Amino acid sequence: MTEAAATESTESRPASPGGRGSTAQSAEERVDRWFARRPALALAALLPIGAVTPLFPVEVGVATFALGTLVVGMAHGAVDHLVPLRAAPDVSLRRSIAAVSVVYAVLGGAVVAAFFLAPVAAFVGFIALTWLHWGQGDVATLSIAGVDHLPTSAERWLALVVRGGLPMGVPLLAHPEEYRLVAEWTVGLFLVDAGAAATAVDPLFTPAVRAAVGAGMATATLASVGLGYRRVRSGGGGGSNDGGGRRDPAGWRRDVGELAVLWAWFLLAAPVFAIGVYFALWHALRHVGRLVLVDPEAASAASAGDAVGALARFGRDAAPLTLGGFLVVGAVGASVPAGVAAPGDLLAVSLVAIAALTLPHVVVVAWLDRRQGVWRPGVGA
Ligand SMILES: CC1=C(/C=C/C(C)=C/C=C/C(C)=C/C=O)C(C)(C)CCC1
Ligand SMILES: [Fe+2]
Repeated sequence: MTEAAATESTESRPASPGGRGSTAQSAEERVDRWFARRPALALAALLPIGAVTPLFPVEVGVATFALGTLVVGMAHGAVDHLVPLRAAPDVSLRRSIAAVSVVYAVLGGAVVAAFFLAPVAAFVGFIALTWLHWGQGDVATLSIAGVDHLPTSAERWLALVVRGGLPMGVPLLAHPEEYRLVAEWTVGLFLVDAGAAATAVDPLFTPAVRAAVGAGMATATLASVGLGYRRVRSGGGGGSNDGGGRRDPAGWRRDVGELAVLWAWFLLAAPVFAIGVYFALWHALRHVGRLVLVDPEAASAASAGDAVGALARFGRDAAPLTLGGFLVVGAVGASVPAGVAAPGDLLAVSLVAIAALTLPHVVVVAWLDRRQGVWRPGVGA
């Protein structure tokens, strides 16, 4: 990150505990390297393995997804109850926990009810929600890294559509059979009539839907990359936040590199495996990095170069509710009408539990985004 980018990223950060000087900038740089850049390189290195996964049985993907969720996936949302406390100066621990608990109980309960009442619609809603949330996460990472090529909220929304569509849309284009299998498993938990799930999900997998998703994703990616290029090439002009000063192309290059890795990953790898690895190594880790930065103790460990210390602090905060998350998986498993008999059912149950936890998680993350000015670039919270 350049000095200009670092300054901008500091501007877009919240009025955080204790204020932030040059040490905090270096915490941001380190966190970005540990939790976003290196994992992205690791994913690129895993591409040859990803490319052969369509030859493996789907159970390999299911085990990978389970492992990723166990190791870091579940934990990334397990400090949501502390987010208001840490990102807003006027919120007490009690209020923080109370507000987040209510949001989780109401919205999580509503999601489970939706799966019972209308499983296909709930499944489609979950895909859309994940599209939004994973796109939201990546835009926040780019924003905190201070990239220069997304100076307006419209450009950030386009980046969200692209980033979220890579894990949710591209596998539908490239590997519809496995995508469909997971849809059938998930919907099938709530329809005891054998065969009903297969028929119910049919409309999602028509050639027209797949072609529309593929064409939409290709167009959105080219538009986002092209607009970003224009921004950095013109070095300002029309931007909302820097009065036409020079823009650093490094953030755009990084964005393009990440997009290339993600396109390749989701085109090549089998969907369950691909999404399992992505959830842990990409989305969850990036969010953990963001949480490290809003926790003064973890952030100071990070700025001292102590990755283990920062992670240990996060792990301590996340441990109790990570366990809570797995209890939700158990509760969903115990309550679905079709019962849990095969590895596929276990994945499906985990997805329904994750769906219930994701809707409230998105609300907490959206609140954090607002505090950090992710969607109002240049305004600075
Ligand atoms: C595994 C898998 C799928 C869905 C995964 C989803 C929707 C995961 C969501 C995880 C979230 C939201 C985590 C929290 O941040 C598809 C696309 C149905 C088909 C291919 C395999
Ligand atoms: Fe998340």
